[in-house]
Amino acid sequence: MSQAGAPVLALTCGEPAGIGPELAVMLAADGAPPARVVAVGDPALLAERAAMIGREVQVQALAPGEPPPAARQGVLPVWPVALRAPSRPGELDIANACHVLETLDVALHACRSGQAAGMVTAPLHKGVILDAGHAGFTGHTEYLRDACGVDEVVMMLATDRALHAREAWGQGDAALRVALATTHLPLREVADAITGPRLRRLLHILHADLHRWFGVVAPRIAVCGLNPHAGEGGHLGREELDVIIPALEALRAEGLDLDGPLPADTLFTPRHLEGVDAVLAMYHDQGLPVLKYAGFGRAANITLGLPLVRTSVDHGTALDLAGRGVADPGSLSVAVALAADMARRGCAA
Ligand SMILES: NC(=O)C1=CN([C@@H]2O[C@H](COP(=O)(O)OP(=O)(O)OC[C@H]3O[C@@H](n4cnc5c(N)ncnc54)[C@H](O)[C@@H]3O)[C@@H](O)[C@H]2O)C=CC1
Ligand SMILES: NCC(=O)COP(=O)(O)O
Repeated sequence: MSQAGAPVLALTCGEPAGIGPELAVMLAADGAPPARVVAVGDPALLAERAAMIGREVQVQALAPGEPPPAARQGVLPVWPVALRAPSRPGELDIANACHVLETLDVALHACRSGQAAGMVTAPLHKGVILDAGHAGFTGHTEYLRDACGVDEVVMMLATDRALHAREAWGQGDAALRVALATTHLPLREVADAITGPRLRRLLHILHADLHRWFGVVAPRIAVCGLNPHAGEGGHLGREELDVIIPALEALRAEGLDLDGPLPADTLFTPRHLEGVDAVLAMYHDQGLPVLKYAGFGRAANITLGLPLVRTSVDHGTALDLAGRGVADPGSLSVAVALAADMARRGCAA
């Protein structure tokens, strides 16, 4: 596809004290991305971080909604959103929480109005947004769900081997897609959040979007149990018997191809993953450590169930690395490439 026809992607720069702004700079400095990427953030901050990490980038402030030019190495177009307070790497400031949320709103508006074909998000810091008074904020995923007025979305992370692949699992090392039944809530609350209706909604979305975005014609999904040994027949917890198995049986009756609930410790082994297109893990740290072991820095996060394209990185704000130019931009490149691919598929649909 010529650059003139390449999709426009809005890249929100995330927490200004984190690595997001410098990753945006690296993306522009290190080569022309496979899309016309427009950063959404503060142009002065981006220019400052470029100088700080020693990257030659021309930060080009556009008018709100102005179409970006063809992607060019060394040029970073920006839809400006001013910082509320100066930002130093590694130092969170609640004054900038509104700035971060405004970048999301600008990107959302761009997607809805057709100015952008999708959005890619650099990491934000949930804690500082909560500390600033945005009660109930749990991340981009739920913020975008609510802003788009949909009832349910699914957070799925995938290694790069699994992102564009149409073939079944087992074709290559570390090709893994992991979706989460629950996202950001205390472990103590996880079991209560896993209900039959919720599992059915999530698995419908996962099934539909594996087809829609990844071209998987008849998705096979493996589902983790919640408890050790998937509950050991009720001796180690009853959620499998009372909630998960009935939900899976109802979905199988509708024709969904589901394995499980399987003990999570052995589900993530090559024999059990053979032919599986995605795994549904019951909670954040059941699924994501495996995914990150398989492909940290080469994976992306995708919000399924939204009426727009949204991808993100597989990591957080890395305040410890910010401003030093040492953060790995690999996941951002994967997230941009995936969003461009999804945008093209969406246009073709
Ligand atoms: N998409 C998003 O907006 C995400 C945001 N977060 C947020 O980030 C904040 C910090 O979370 P943590 O759990 O500390 O995770 P983190 O990913 O920021 O850091 C964990 C470790 O990974 C390293 N790391 C992270 N990104 C890296 C990169 N690109 N290259 C090299 N090393 C990298 C860090 O230096 C640190 O040692 C939290 O507020 C969390 O909610 C976390 C994950 C995703
Ligand atoms: N651990 C993944 C993560 O925190 C991503 O959250 P979100 O901001 O993309 O919802």
